[in-house]
Amino acid sequence: MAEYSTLGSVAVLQVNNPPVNSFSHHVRQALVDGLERAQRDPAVRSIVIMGKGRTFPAGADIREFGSGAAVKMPNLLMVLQAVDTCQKPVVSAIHGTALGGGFELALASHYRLAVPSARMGLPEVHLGILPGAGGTQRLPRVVGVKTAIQMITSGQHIKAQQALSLGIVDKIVQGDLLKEAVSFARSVEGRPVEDRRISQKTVPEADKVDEVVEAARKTILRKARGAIAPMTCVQAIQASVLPFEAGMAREAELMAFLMTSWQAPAQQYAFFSEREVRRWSHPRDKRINFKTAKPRVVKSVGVVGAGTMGMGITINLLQAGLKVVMLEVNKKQLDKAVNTIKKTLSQKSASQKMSQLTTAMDYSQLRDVDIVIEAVFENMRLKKEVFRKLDAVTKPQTILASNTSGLNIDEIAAVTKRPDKVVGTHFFAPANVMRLLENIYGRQTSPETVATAMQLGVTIGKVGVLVGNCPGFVGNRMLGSYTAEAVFLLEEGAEPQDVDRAIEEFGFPMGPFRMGDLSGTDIGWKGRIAKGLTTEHGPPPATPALYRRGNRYCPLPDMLCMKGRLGQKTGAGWYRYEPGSRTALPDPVVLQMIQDYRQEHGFKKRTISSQEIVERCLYPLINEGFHILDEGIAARSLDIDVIYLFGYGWPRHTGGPMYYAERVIGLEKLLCSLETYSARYPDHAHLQPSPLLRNMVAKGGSLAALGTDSKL
Ligand SMILES: CC(C)(COP(=O)(O)OP(=O)(O)OC[C@H]1O[C@@H](n2cnc3c(N)ncnc32)[C@H](O)[C@@H]1OP(=O)(O)O)[C@@H](O)C(=O)NCCC(=O)NCCSC(=O)C[C@@H](O)CCCCCCCCCCCCC(=O)O
Repeated sequence: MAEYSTLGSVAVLQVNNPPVNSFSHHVRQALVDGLERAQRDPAVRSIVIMGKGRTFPAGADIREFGSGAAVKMPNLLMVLQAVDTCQKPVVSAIHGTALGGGFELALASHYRLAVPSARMGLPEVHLGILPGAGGTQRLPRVVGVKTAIQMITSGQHIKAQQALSLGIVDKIVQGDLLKEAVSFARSVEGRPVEDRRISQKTVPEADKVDEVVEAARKTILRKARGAIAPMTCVQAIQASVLPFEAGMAREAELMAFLMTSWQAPAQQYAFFSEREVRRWSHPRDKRINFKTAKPRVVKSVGVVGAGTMGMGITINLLQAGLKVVMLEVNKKQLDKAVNTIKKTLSQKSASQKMSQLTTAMDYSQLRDVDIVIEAVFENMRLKKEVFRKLDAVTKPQTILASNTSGLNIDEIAAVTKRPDKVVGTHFFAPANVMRLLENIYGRQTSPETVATAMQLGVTIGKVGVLVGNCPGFVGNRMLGSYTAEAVFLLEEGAEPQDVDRAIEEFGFPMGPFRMGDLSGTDIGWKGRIAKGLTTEHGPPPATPALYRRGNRYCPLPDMLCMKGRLGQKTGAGWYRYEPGSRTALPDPVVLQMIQDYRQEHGFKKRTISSQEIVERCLYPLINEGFHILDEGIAARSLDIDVIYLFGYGWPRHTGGPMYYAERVIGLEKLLCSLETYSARYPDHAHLQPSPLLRNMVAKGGSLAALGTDSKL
């Protein structure tokens, strides 16, 4: 609702709809009623609109989209029209986050005040829509088309001070916002509102708009990678040079186009899923549930290993204000890490944050920390050795976490006397940047340990997803079939750049081969050597070249590594790189290697379409997701989607692999394609449709219904 009160001649409308004061139907109704009441009351000479509690309205109520409630009268456009055309001055007083429709309400008001900590912006593009309550028409009238395009297509929030410099807010007020707003409103009483109405202004430098749009188009299309909202936002902004009503009509037309696209619901699903993962649970053990399991307090963290991962994790922990003891047995590596950490932490707070960091070369210095995150090489023997030491030196309550990307948590836990306090915390590189934290419970991990790992994720600003223990967990296990199929495509005729192009056109920031070069082709190679699938000198003795343990195997990646082509770090991998450059250039050497390989093994080169590349790479990945759900390794399909959105660059506008499978491809079509491919390649095990997928197609039912806690 919006609470109505008067303070002398000022009517105050306070939106009260926790948690973020979004414009649910009852709020819109109350605002329209309040404005009418204030207009009618001769004693009222000005109006203040603000939010109660933590924020100014953060926009339309996204949960209403698609339910019919968003279009129920009065809709948001009508509320804002009532504000704009109100004959008494309307002042929006902003604190917290004025976002989307909330910011549009402020722009429809005659005056805007903000507290210094306020932030504002139009993040609709992240929901697959545009600011459809006049945002694309009013903002360019204030800041110009170029800045409006930048703000709207990025969805970024700006701070109050920046909003002041851009002429968006009229004043920044310190102290009590209500008091300040009322006093400001009084000061403008009786002044004509006509020249304060942004809708009546014209866009600055209107004659240059087409030029500005043209200049922005290429960058926006490249960054959008298949998402339709960003460029549609630009089209709406372009219409701001028209008279206001005509521009609004164009905005409405484009909003309807986006709202009815398949991408908007996918992005809104992604928005809610990102938040839903906080309501974690174990699919079978009822004790492991966010409602009942209580975290331990974590004030200090030990990090073992000062390599790339350990360093990134340490930066992340320090940025969140935690005390860190970083242990590294190699002094040179330790010093290097400390220097990098210092450089990475922002200048402003570096010295304060660095004072929270202690370095150590002796395990005994970890004795008092609340949790240790082990980040040594991905090698079971080494990890066991580290965990034995940690178990011996740390206090009994200390939680021991492994930043493994796929090793068996139970096997690691088994070398300790506290398996209930052992948990997996899989960070993604660069650990101080990537938001995903895949937390893994083992057979004996206690509810308290799980809750502590999940809470630590929140503290350090991660999107934490809880999963069960299996080789590769959720993310890397699914990725296995994707990368395997990508190299099988090379055998049949595709070149690395064909595969990468198709996957990047689908929306990934990088295809599998560019990705491999970036992270280092030797990472997978070392893993395969450790598993005995290959050796540093070629296949293990008496092993068929194209099979391992009965499964199809493509040795091309091993051959690449044997040539010393380890990716960007060696200037050559699947591609070649000019010195100092990260641009992947097709390399005749690699193409020849693939060609010779095809000849040697009797593969006949054929042309492979982008559609086949996308299906062959992504369908088995999704299929693995069904196996994972079936086994209860992920509790809900949304957990898998969030892992892929935040850890693997899966394009957000498609909602994530499982959402995409169900709502975009369709389960029946997915099954049919997998059946076709598995008939063609009977020895590619990952193409065999999962029993769960078959079952769902046969019996019906939705992925969301498989989960327990989903509200979506
Ligand atoms: C605000 C935040 C920055 C706060 O962050 P914080 O981390 O503090 O908190 P959380 O993110 O965890 O959020 C807490 C809680 O609140 C829920 N929530 C947040 N925002 C919304 C919201 N806008 N609506 C509903 N629920 C919201 C969140 O899910 C959490 O819930 P939980 O249960 O998990 O605790 C941050 O939350 C944030 O960034 N929020 C999103 C801000 C945003 O994107 N705003 C834009 C919204 S879209 C909009 O405003 C559109 C307008 O431009 C135009 C509308 C025009 C309408 C015109 C007429 C209708 C035509 C449409 C036709 C529709 C078709 C049809 O319906 O059939």
